[in-house]
Amino acid sequence: MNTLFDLPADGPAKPRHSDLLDDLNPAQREAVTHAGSPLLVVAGAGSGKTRVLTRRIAYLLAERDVHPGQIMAITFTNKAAAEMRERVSDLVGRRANAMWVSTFHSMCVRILRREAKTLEMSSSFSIYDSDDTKRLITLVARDLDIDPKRYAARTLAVHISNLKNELIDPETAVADAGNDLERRVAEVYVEYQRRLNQANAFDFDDLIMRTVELLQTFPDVAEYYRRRFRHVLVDEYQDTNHAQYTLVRELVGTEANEAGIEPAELCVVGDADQSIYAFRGATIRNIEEFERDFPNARTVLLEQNYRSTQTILNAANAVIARNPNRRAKRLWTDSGDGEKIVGYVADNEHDEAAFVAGEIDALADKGEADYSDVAVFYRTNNQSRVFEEIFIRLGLPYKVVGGVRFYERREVRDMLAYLRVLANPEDTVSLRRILNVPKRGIGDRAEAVIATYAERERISFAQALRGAVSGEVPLLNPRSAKAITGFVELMDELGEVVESGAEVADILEAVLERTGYRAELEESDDPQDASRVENLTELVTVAREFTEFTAEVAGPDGELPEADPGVPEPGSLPAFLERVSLVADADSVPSPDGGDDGDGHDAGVVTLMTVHTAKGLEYPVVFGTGWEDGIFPHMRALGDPTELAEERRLAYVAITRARKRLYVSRSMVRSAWGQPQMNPASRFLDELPADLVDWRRLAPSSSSGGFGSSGGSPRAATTWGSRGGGGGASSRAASTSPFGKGWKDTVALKLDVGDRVSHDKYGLGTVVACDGAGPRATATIDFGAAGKVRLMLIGSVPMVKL
Ligand SMILES: Nc1ncnc2c1ncn2[C@@H]1O[C@H](COP(=O)(O)OP(=O)(O)OP(=O)(O)O)[C@@H](O)[C@H]1O
Ligand SMILES: [Mg+2]
Repeated sequence: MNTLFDLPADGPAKPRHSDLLDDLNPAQREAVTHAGSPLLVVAGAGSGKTRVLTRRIAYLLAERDVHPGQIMAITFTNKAAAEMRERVSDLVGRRANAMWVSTFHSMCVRILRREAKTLEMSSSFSIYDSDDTKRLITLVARDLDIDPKRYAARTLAVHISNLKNELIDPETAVADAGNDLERRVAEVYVEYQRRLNQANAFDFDDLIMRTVELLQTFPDVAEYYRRRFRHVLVDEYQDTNHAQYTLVRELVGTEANEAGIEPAELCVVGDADQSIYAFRGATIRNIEEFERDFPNARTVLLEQNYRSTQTILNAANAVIARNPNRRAKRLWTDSGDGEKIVGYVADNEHDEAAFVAGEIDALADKGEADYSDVAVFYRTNNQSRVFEEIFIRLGLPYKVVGGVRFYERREVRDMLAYLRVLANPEDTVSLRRILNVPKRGIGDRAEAVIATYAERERISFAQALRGAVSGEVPLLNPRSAKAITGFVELMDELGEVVESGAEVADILEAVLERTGYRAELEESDDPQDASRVENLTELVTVAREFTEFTAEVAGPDGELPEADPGVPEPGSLPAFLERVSLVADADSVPSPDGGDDGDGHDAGVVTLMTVHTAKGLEYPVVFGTGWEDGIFPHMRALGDPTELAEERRLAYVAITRARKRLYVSRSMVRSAWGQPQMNPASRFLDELPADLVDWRRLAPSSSSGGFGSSGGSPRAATTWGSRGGGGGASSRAASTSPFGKGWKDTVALKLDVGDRVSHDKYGLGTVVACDGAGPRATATIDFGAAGKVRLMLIGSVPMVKL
């Protein structure tokens, strides 16, 4: 019956559609206009899946008279959600605000805030991230006398997370536990979940699992959402896990329910070859069995790629073709072969970074690319540092996405913990975090006494603290009791600031001031504390902008277009906390057009990030670095075919981000844990067809014959090994420069007495003497505890001037 709804594949049904459908190919057009039954769009990278999704929303609004409030679109990052909303606003103006475009997690938070009471939670609940989760699990495991050496908190956390992704509740986990580990995990899970409830908190996995529980247990709640959302669209469907799949199914429904509400229209897009989140339980089963899961489903395949050159696509096709059990598909483009892929074998990671920097510089000089056109990818976050060092030295503007994120810094987390306790006093993890920060005389023993008392009386930690104030807690010494009284009074005072309706930034200022947190940092001599103060200033700025931004969205009348009980009051403390809890790495990706994305800092910068974060993005120039067995593919995957297949998909994602130019590089020697380590070439390099790659350099610097040679295999260089991690700065200086003009000058570090530096091995230091000039320049540096060291300053010095 759904064929009745199908529009002709080669053209719009009504002439006025034309501007929305004009720049789509017939298959894309079919996906945009398809109506009635569930729709799956499966296609390789860059074939316009995301474009189809966005366009479909526009089409629903413009041509099918769907109200924005009936649409729920799910993307993988908040950034993608914002972009989608923006594109839709361009089409329908402020009405777009009534549409739900968000990540799975944000969507669930919204539903849970609205329905918290049904689950016997308060709508001011906290959201625990992985760090909070680990803290709470550590506490639970300690209380259950679990040996942390046998069962590390991290391991327990991973297992519990897996159970939640499979929608297994604590009771079922206990019943199903078959071995010692499973029994331990289940035992911790039960108690952990009890304490989460008590703390009025959800962890990340709960956001999904508990929403599913809500929809499955309370038919009237499910019906409300089913009535409301008549269109559900999901991007990157290959990365949904079982819990997310079930959530989608519950929202949409598979048949008319008792009240006669038909299933909502579902449209999902994905690419099984880009499934890279198996470690979070993602399963391509959800794509493979879509047609079974959703009766009458329609599948549309897209094959034409609009992103990359044929060379890049051939490389991607060749690599992914090695994966077993996949549905073969070939991407093609009519945009021509383009440039060859450039390969480079570096001496060490510093040399590799210098090569990348040199190429970027050259491309910019020649006007072939702006900095913002360029992305540098690596497998794990810790690989970013060498790039940062050289980019700083060369003055190349860049931005690292992810890594130790702003919101993971200690001082930022401390402040957020204060805010969280103010919003939700039952948030025990946050409360215990700030109990004695800054130090106020509430020691570990006092904390333990309070915890035991809370446990015994079955009251929350916050209530137990109040008990201490009124002298009800036995075994607490008077000094501690007094300190606790001071703390409770302080929090009450801050609570009044919140009650008075102060802006988040002002609440934050009050916390910084009245706790003495800022004063303590300002009085410290430690330079790290100075940067902490800066981060806190930044946090206040973030809060200020948050309020301003909310005011802007709300418009001059101060009201959001559609008041929704699921959304915390705009600009409020809970809204702010929700925003920062759900930021993902990819949210800080600089805007691709190189323009000002709002905060004014991101214009024209090179983007550095892991391949995982790059999913869904595209750049004219891409550097894939660290292609070494043990790095990429990751060490963990070397002996495991399933993991290796996942790494290969990751390589496919990396390659297919490139629009015009792709570079791949590896390093002969790389330091790991302070030790030089030789890594063989990545097997993925061998899988690139030889005729597609121009090997700019295959051999180490000791034999300059390797330069400029093309063809051949990257493995040719692995026979070299005599230098075994030695080398060092001076021998590098003698080599032929592969970087062209000015390379030596730029890589050499110019230092003066008094300069502060950071060295890979010795850490922070101060220059106490400089000698020699040119290639013989040296500096003597005082590294404090590591002593004074005299270092050569030419070549790739593993050190950066601060
Ligand atoms: N019909 C088309 N005509 C011109 N350009 C197109 C067309 N379809 C898509 N594009 C462009 O091709 C690029 C890739 O599209 P898009 O990001 O939607 O692909 P995707 O399938 O979602 O990729 P990925 O798998 O990486 O998420 C974008 O720049 C998009 O604007
Ligand atoms: Mg996409």
